[in-house]
Amino acid sequence: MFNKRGWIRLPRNVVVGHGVLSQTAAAVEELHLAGTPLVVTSPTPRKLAAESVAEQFGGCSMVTVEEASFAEVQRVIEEAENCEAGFLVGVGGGKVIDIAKMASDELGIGFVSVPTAASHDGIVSGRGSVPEGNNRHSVAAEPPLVVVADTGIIADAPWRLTTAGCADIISNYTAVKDWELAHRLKNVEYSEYASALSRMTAEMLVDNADSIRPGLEESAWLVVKALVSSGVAMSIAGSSRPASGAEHLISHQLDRIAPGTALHGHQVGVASIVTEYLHSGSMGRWENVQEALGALGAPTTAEELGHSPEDFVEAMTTAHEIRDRYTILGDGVSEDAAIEAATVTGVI
Ligand SMILES: NC(=O)C1=CN([C@@H]2O[C@H](COP(=O)(O)OP(=O)(O)OC[C@H]3O[C@@H](n4cnc5c(N)ncnc54)[C@H](OP(=O)(O)O)[C@@H]3O)[C@@H](O)[C@H]2O)C=CC1
Ligand SMILES: O=C(CO)COP(=O)(O)O
Ligand SMILES: [Zn+2]
Repeated sequence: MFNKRGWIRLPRNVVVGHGVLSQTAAAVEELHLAGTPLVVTSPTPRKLAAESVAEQFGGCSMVTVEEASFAEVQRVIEEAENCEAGFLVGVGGGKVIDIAKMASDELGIGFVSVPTAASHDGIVSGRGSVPEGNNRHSVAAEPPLVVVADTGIIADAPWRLTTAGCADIISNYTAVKDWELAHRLKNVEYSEYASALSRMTAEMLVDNADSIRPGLEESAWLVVKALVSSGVAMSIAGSSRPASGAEHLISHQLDRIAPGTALHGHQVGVASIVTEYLHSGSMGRWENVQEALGALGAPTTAEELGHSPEDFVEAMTTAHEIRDRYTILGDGVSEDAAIEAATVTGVI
């Protein structure tokens, strides 16, 4: 309801660092939001962070969600209406943040994002993604007013969630290439600022890949900052274009074909090896993407994702159908071409 064309809507307070969870109420207080919040969380983050956040707001109401679904968004809306919440605080991974973001958008109240994992750039963006029918991609939603990312908690989260966040950022390279292509071929609206910011974010992450290691709080810092920057690029663009191209389409198809098999970031990372090959052929740039993912310990093959070669090829050949978003996949990649690209790059 707040999405207005031409508006750049950004978080107001972004608080990142060790132990900053304890500053959640203070970061919110500055914004003079009316009323008490409803804290939205899921089972694991509840114990790790949400109970402490709720205490900061005087033991406010809390709702625990189990799955990313519209039924859960509806349940949160009802809970928020029952307790007359002034705003929502999402404490958890991407699922919780999305549910709280979409519920707050529907209710027309503020939203605060407290990510407990750096698994993708949706934790800071104005995009929400809850599967509905055949739709897996994100839609415009209420962006967070405040982001509180405690690097102590995020550094202790399962490492695969962090490598997924890194891979989501690395995929910005190919997303920007797809956006430029769509601009040239289809006159799609394009922002030089948003694409430069998105590309630079991916470059900074890759340049610092050596210092991104499990359990290191500096790594959590780097990844969170990159996710914030990517979210800002999407806000400037007013769409997910700077961070989502053909590699995301392929990942969304994989989510349909074999739901729950792999993390979003890991899928887009592997898919971006192939789409980089489609963009630049044998010039070796796909190898840079592959190396960057490998250096971080993220998957680089369909097998490591848990997907069969057949499913991966099917996702490649059908991905162009799911959204009105022109990319290097054009009007569709033939099965032969998909097998060739995925084989040359070692993805299948
Ligand atoms: N808005 C957007 O632009 C985008 C949204 N998405 C959406 O995001 C969701 C996926 O997000 P993702 O974060 O990968 O998945 P989840 O939110 O499901 O989190 C993954 C798992 O990690 C657990 N967890 C979270 N934080 C911690 C922690 N600190 N320590 C230990 N475990 C933890 C969760 O626990 P528990 O089971 O208790 O929740 C869950 O089991 C999907 O719904 C997807 O559609 C994906 C990409 C972009
Ligand atoms: O995941 C995203 C950006 O990293 C959002 O992209 P989609 O709009 O394709 O869901
Ligand atoms: Zn993504």
